[in-house]
Amino acid sequence: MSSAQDKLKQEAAQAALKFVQPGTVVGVGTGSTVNYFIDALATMKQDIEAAVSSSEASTVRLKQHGIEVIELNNVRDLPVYIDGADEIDKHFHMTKGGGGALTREKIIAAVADKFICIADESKQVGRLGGFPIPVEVIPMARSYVAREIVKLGGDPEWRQGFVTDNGNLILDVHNFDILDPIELERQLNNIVGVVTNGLFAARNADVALIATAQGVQELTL
Ligand SMILES: O=C[C@H](O)[C@H](O)[C@H](O)COP(=O)(O)O
Repeated sequence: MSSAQDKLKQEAAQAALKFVQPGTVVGVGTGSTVNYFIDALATMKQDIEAAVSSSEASTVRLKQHGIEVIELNNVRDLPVYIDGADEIDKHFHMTKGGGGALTREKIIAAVADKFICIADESKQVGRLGGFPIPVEVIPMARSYVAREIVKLGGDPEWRQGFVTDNGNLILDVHNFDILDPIELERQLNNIVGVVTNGLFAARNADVALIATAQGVQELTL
């Protein structure tokens, strides 16, 4: 354990196990907090049918634990999706995609009945936007999309040297004044060449498990 924050991430991840329904497929997110969840899920791998994964990195970790990973296209019922966040507000709107996995995460979140967000308390914010908003972009559209984002009031920065699992690029957008996350999510997705963006507002979380020094808070809207 490298830090107090890691300990909190691990506690939030452990608390998510109670939302895993035996005999079902589990949706698994991406990131350092989810890595702890995958490790915890391994303790009950005999009880679940399989997992669907939001990234190549999570798939590798799941398989290392002997957890079967199946294609989302073969899944009809997905009771829960468990994932971290870079920021979460009081409406459970989130910014995600610090690790670049936003698109696959958003697809699985759309399929799942319940989104369980696991995070340490540092991720709670009054208003989204302190963490830059990642935007996944088709490579040939990078400059055009960047110019359109400037018109919306953001400062895009190309995450150079990074390619998503889908073969695309990321623009991290700084300095958005986010009054209406659902509207900004929609506006960004309307730019031609954008695959999706890291605002998870139209589809927010259903439950937030926030780890604090005093224990894990289970919050619902
Ligand atoms: O692309 C990455 C994901 O959206 C992560 O869930 C997010 O960045 C939070 O990651 P971490 O748990 O490492 O802070």
